[in-house]
Amino acid sequence: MKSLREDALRIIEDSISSVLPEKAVEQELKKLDLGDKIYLVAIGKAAWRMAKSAKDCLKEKVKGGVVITKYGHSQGPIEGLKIYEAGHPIPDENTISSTKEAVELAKGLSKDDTMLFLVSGGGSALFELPVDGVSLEDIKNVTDMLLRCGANIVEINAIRKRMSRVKGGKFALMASPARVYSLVLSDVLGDRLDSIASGPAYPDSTRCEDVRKIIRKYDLKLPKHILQSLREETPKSLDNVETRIIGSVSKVCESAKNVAVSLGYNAMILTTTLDCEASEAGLFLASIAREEVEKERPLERPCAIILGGETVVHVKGTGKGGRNQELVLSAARGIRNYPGVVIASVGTDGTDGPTDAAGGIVDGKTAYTLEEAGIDIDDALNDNDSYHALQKVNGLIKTGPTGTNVNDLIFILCDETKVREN
Ligand SMILES: Nc1ncnc2c1ncn2[C@@H]1O[C@H](COP(=O)(O)OP(=O)(O)O)[C@@H](O)[C@H]1O
Ligand SMILES: O=C(O)[C@@H](CO)OP(=O)(O)O
Ligand SMILES: [Mg+2]
Repeated sequence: MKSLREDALRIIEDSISSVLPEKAVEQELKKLDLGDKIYLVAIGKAAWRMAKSAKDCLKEKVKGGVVITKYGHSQGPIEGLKIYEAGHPIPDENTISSTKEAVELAKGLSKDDTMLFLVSGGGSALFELPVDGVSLEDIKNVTDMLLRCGANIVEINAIRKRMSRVKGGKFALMASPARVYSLVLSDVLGDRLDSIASGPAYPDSTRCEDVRKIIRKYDLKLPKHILQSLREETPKSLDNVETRIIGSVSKVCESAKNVAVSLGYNAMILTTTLDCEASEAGLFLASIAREEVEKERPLERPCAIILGGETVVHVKGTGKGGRNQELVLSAARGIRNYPGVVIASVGTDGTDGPTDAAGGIVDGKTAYTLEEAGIDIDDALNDNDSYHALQKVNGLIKTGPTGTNVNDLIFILCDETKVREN
């Protein structure tokens, strides 16, 4: 064991490394016979790494392909593949132009061809061609509204699928009669295949009536022509697709547990489906940490309590931040003056909200130090300004784009410091 902070950063670094997609893609491809006329389409934040691994594995069997990832997420050319970067979480012109390339490729396939479709989270913004009557501007506006309203990703994508010509199974139909093998890195809790990147090659389980409920639940004010597009039902079965999940939040949590144990902590995974409001989750985690210090449960210290998930934020303020930063800032209130506690939360993709941080880390001193600096945590949370608050107390974690994407890793570390300081 080193300091709690050093150990926390080590756990984050090592467990994210364990979910980089290369090995998983290679292992899966070794099991499959995809023939020798393979066309590759890769979408999402992990698209580049997934495509590179597939190309290294399948070599000249890959006859062409398109890779679409977020700005800053590609790592150079891959022989025989076209590599594009585009806007995320809001799509842009490059989203549309590169998706058109993938659509052209899919439509040109015959029954002797195979499409290898590599899917990772972020695909909803990066892979998009709107249905007739809906413009890119419409998609941008609706996406922005959905991301701010506090809806979860299943709800958000139920709406996005219907405004799109490629989401909700429709891309797989374009590739028919070719076979489609889809390898999916999951960043949706419960691994819902129709929700990950809005399931371009998976039958949609959501229905138009679900969409109507979502609109009512979040009181979404949508223009008439958008409402019209949302009445169109999506494909409910596809007969040319096989799908495998090659990684998810469970793996990063298992890994974090193993690293913590190797560093000398007793460790447990509490949940892999944390999905409540970020600031509520922060308070809940702080109460667990206090129980550790005061009552030595649920584990004997030193201990690591690990959670995976994806919290949500109702963005009401004008500040800068992300769900992981908001979670830890909120937690800082509840572990004030508990010197033997650290709470950390990161997006495994390396980006938390529209910021350059992957997440945040706080300890028993954070609340006090912020007060000294004249920052009120409640005010910062109300303005969704977790980034600037954490910046003041060395509480931001920056990894840069990691090239993977399996939701968020959240954990508490407690050492054996017995008492609370006053
Ligand atoms: N100032 C803010 N504070 C907290 N969360 C924010 C803020 N601005 C945007 N967000 C949240 O960030 C989310 C997008 O962040 P991102 O980390 O890119 O998500 P994902 O990794 O799921 O793609 C939006 O859904 C929105 O709720
Ligand atoms: O693309 C998407 O629909 C989501 C879920 O897969 O990913 P992200 O939250 O990273 O945008
Ligand atoms: Mg997400």
